[in-house]
Amino acid sequence: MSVTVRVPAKVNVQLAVGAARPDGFHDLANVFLAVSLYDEVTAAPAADGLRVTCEGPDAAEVPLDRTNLAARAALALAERYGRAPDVHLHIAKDIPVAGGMAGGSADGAGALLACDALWGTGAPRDELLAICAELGSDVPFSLVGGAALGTGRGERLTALEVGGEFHWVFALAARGLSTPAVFREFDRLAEGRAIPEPAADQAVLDALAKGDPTALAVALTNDLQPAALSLFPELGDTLAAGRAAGALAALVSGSGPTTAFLATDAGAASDIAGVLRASGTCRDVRTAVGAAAGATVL
Ligand SMILES: C[C@](O)(CO)[C@H](O)COP(=O)(O)OP(=O)(O)OC[C@H]1O[C@@H](n2ccc(N)nc2=O)[C@H](O)[C@@H]1O
Ligand SMILES: Nc1ncnc2c1ncn2[C@@H]1O[C@H](COP(=O)(O)OP(=O)(O)OP(=O)(O)O)[C@@H](O)[C@H]1O
Repeated sequence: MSVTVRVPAKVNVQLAVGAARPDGFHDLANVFLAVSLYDEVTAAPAADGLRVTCEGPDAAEVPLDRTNLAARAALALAERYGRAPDVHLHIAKDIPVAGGMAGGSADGAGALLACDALWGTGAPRDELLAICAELGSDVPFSLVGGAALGTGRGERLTALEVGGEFHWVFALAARGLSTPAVFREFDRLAEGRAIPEPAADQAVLDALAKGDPTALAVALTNDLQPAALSLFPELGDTLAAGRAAGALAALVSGSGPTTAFLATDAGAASDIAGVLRASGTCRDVRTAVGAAAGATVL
């Protein structure tokens, strides 16, 4: 018997970043939208301990030791329930690695749900969410999916209404960006400036609730974008290529380096994807729609 869980990637349609806190994290107003790019995590019984395997185009870049977020999730659950973490976790990875789309977080949330079902631990939802928050700031959202406002370091979630489908194109970059490095660059660029308290933008929430891509396009913001562009200036060419191809909006996804392009509809998304693919400014191009459901047992 094994359990497979499907978990979506995310794009941040608003990412407002406050000043660095004493613990090194930053308070955020983080508007997450789950999109239809998925990893699948399968948990199968194992005789003696924890094993992680991974398949997919970026599999070589995924650690298979206990630093893998899927492994950390299984260990955290096993420890809480006083059982041995005997499990084989297999990750079918489709979400870009180190891409700013919460791929590792998706695997953490997926492994947690898969192990809970495999072991019959029956952990309450609140406890699963608490374990997710310990694993990383983005992990609770990977569990719940849909759209949500994340406050604190992004882990405290309020579900948001989404009134229609949003069509996206994602351009994958030739190399990854480290999330801590991007936050550090944000701090460096902010030196000597007063940083306002991060707050959700009502225009973003209204556009999501209406399902209105044109309204969302003018409201989208990402405070980490200047930092990501500073560390990876070539992303400016990708953003320009997507805008020229007719995207309603172009922005860096989260901490990057994946760039995200909002399209009017599925046809426009497919056209923009074609132009980006031919532009030579990215490694690969994917289309997806949001909002997508959170971690789901298949
Ligand atoms: C950029 C985003 O992806 C936007 O959704 C997230 O804020 C990052 O979430 P994540 O990858 O789950 O991040 P974590 O694993 O919690 O933290 C990794 C590192 O990112 C930085 N970090 C993360 C979240 C946050 N609110 N402030 C931070 O400064 C810290 O340096 C931290 O050590
Ligand atoms: N299951 C996993 N999949 C991918 N990377 C993982 C995983 N577990 C740990 N990692 C490590 O985490 C690093 C960041 O990977 P990840 O794909 O989660 O980045 P990300 O999508 O930019 O994250 P986020 O958007 O949440 O900031 C990788 O370089 C890798 O070393």
